Amino acid sequence: MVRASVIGCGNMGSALVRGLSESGTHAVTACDVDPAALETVEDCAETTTDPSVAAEADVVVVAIKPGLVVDVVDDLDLSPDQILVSFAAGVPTSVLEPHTDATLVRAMPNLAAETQNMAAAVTGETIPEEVTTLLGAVGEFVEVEESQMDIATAVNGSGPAFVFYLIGAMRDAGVDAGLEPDDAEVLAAQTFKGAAETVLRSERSIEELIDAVCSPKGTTIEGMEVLWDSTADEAVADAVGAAEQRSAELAADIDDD
Ligand SMILES: NC(=O)C1=CN([C@@H]2O[C@H](COP(=O)(O)OP(=O)(O)OC[C@H]3O[C@@H](n4cnc5c(N)ncnc54)[C@H](OP(=O)(O)O)[C@@H]3O)[C@@H](O)[C@H]2O)C=CC1
Ligand SMILES: O=C(O)[C@@H]1CCC=N1
Repeated sequence: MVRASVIGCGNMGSALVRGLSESGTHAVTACDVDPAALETVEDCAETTTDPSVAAEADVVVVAIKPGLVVDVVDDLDLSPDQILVSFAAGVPTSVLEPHTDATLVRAMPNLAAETQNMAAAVTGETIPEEVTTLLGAVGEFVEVEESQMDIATAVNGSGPAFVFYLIGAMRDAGVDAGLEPDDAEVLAAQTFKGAAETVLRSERSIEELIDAVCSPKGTTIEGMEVLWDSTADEAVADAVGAAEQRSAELAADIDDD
């Protein structure tokens, strides 16, 4: 079994640890400076506050804040036969490379690793099988150019927050019109889940799928006319663009340090 360690068990790292634990594909060591963070994953991993223990794994994932990652990678002192995966938003491979002897891979995961529904973007000259196996164990991944990492970060890294917002808006509309809040949340969230699954499985385009829901003279077309006449698509594009720009700024900040 591949030995993986996850350094930083906050929101993202703990989601990965839980997802890997469900998959049963890896022996996972979880490392964090915060004992409370480790407590949240103690049921699904060997836990440690000692980075030198975590550094013994075949694949070491760093899931700590972008501003801390260079120092932490320096201290890990990994060897060439190890693989280092950085989840840090806006930290280019070229910044981390001089600080490690390990094979370095930059990836942008998301919180759905916890339920093994993660969408991840990964970049690197060659992506070792150990990394594709790890990412594949908790969801789907696509390989992108490093120059595409800022936009990928916005779409799939930040994306869950944008989707949570949209689910909330759909729930609130249901509640305002008389549904119980819990019922409205289930109906809205399950509808997003089902629609996403349909897009992933169907060979039809998104436009064809919209058409399939719109019965002639029915209900959906009335709602779609409102969306098509609105600037909802622009608001989504603006949100994605703002996140993309911030990812690029993070890189510039790190370069300045
Ligand atoms: N949250 C998300 O949805 C996503 C996050 N990411 C990336 O993942 C990384 C982590 O983000 P997130 O999980 O949200 O951040 P969190 O702050 O929730 O988690 C980071 C954890 O790392 C701990 N930590 C800090 N320094 C060290 C160290 N030297 N050794 C071990 N642990 C340490 C922190 O402890 P303490 O709080 O005490 O400092 C904290 O528990 C970031 O780089 C982010 O860009 C990527 C995709 C999605
Ligand atoms: O907000 C952030 O910076 C991190 C990276 C992507 C999701 N969360």
